[in-house]
Parts: sequence; structure tokens; C-alpha cells
Amino acid sequence: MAVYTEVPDDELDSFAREYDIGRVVSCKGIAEGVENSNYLLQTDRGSYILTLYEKRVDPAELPFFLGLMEHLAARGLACPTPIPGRDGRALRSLCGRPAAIVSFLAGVWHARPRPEHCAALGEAMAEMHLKGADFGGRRPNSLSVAGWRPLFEAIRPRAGQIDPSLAPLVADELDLLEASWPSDLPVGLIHADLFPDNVFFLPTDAGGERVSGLIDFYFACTDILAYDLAICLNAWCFETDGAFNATKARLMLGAYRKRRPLSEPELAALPLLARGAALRFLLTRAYDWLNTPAGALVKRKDPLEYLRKLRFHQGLTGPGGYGIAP
Ligand SMILES: Nc1ncnc2c1ncn2[C@@H]1O[C@H](COP(=O)(O)OP(=O)(O)O)[C@@H](O)[C@H]1O
Ligand SMILES: N[C@@H](CCOP(=O)(O)O)C(=O)O
Repeated sequence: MAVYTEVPDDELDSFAREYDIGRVVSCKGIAEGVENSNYLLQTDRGSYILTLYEKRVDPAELPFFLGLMEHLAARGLACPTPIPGRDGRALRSLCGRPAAIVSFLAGVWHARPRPEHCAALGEAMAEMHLKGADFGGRRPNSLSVAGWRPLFEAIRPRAGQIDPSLAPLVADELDLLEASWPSDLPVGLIHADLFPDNVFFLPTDAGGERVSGLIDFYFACTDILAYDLAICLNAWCFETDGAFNATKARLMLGAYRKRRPLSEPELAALPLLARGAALRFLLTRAYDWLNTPAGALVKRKDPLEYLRKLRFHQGLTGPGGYGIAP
């Protein structure tokens, strides 16, 4: 459940009057998500998403995230569009929190994506990278290689509560990644959290499915483009029993490469980038595992899932393990 801040009716009404969105009919808390408080806001004119930004979002970075969504939506990417108030401002304040209303996107996400979903994701990601290329904003990735050691030091004393092998494995992996993280690969605007729950699908007339929306741009940043693919190799291409599905990886990478070809160095770096991506989510999940207060209305995600994924990538000798010919 991710509703950290309850919004009283009177505050909601006066907030909604700052917009030209019609009369509020209902406002329901959305159970999914972990970072912010999200509400499905229905008015007599349509549906919207109301988000109150919580503690992990730096308010100074919100103009970047909202500006990016506006930029991508204006270029035809299916992503939420920030709705400006009558005064033209999209970023406002509600219940003492920064808050914004964005457009509602129809579709469902798949907890167990099939190979065809992975292909559609690859194409949508390439489109996002291409459309993000002329976005003027820049945001360094605070959760890239330089951010991992401080996170590790924060969890290290209690990492044994999760698994005895966690701290030694992460210590060795960090040494290796810090020494060999690439600095010469193409960089651009990346989503950095394009997990299945952030990609919506709708049926097509032909009986298939198409991507109907990408959401949750609140980790978006300027970083190595192929790192977005590495994140998705982890998030989309493992089965629930932990087995890696090379067909899903091949389809995802193949569809991406049709829209944005990958260079030889990008392909060669994929196993290393995938190790970094696995470590990044292992560390944030481990941090949350150890620091989420008992009784908090949020379901903690399993850090050990990412320890197992990390071990898989460590065992590869090249990008051929992802079902592609380099
Ligand atoms: N623009 C949108 N259109 C439709 N549903 C949305 C939209 N934005 C968020 N949601 C819903 O809210 C949930 C949580 O949103 P998300 O941005 O992932 O939250 P968090 O950043 O807190 O993790 C999503 O899983 C989805 O159900
Ligand atoms: N995708 C991350 C956690 C962030 O979740 P989201 O709900 O903001 O997409 C993970 O799985 O660890």
C-alpha cells in the first residue's frame, strides 16, 4: 500500500479548484507503488493521477521529472503528462507535500511478462531514448556506481540479518565494479526503473498487445543508455523460479536494436552493466528491508532475488548469455 499522506476532502476540493479539470467525483488511494502517495482522481471530465511526493523524492528535482514527462509526451511517447493549474504551474503543494496531477493512462501491467511483452518493451525503451535525446534537463544518477558504496556501508553492519553471504559478496563486487565501470559508452536520458509494474499494455485489434504507457519517471536520469537495458534484463527476463530466459532477453534486445542500434562496446559491456544493475536493486532493497518500520503500509521487496540475479551475471563470459550474437 502506498498512501503515506491522507488528503482531507476540504483540502482536496480547494486544491482541485486551482485546476481546470472539472468537479471532483472521487479520489481513491492506489495500493501499488512504494515511493509516493498516489490517488486515482475522478472528475466529471475524466480521470487523473494525483501524486503527493514523499520523503525519498528531493523537491528540487521535481521540475526535472515533470519537465521530462512533458517533453516525452509532447513528442508522442505514451507517458503521463503533467496537468498545469490555472496559473500554468504543474508543481504545487497539498497537505504540506509537493504535489502534482498527471494524465491517467489506460492499460494493465503484467507481473509475469511473456516474450512478446519483452519485445514490445525493447521497442518502447528505444523510442523513449530517442525522444529523450533533445531534452534539455540533466540529472546525474545518484544510484549509479558512486552511490552504491555509501548504501553498502549503511547496510553492512546488519547485512547478516538478510543473508550471511551478502556482505562479502557485495564487498568484492563493489571493488570490481568501481574499478571497471565504463565511462565511454553513449549517455542519454534513461528511465532507470522500467520494471514490469511501470509498463502498461492494451490489446490490439490483431489479437496482440501494445505498450500503452510508461509511468513512474521518478528515478529518470542522465546515464549510460545501455544501463536501462541492463536494468530490464534483470527485471523482465528472469522467471519466478530464478531461471534466466534467454529468449525474452533476445527479443527485448533485438527489438531495441531495430530502433536504436547498439555499438560493439555497448554489447560487450552488457554483462558488467547487468551486474551493476543487479547490485543497485540489491542494495536499495536491502536498505529498505532493514529500515522499513514494522507496521509500515508498504510491502518490502526481496533483496535476495537480486543476489541470485547478480550471481547469474557473474557467471557469464560475454553478451552471448543474453541470447544475442555479438
Ligand atoms: N499516469 C498513470 N496512469 C494510470 N495509473 C497510474 C499512473 N501513474 C501511476 N498509476 C498507478 O499508480 C501506481 C503507483 O504508481 P508509481 O508511479 O509506480 O508509484 P511509486 O513511484 O510510488 O512507486 C501504478 O502501479 C499505477 O497503478
Ligand atoms: N523497482 C524497484 C522499486 C521501486 O518501485 P516502484 O514501485 O517505484 O517502481 C524494485 O523492484 O526494487
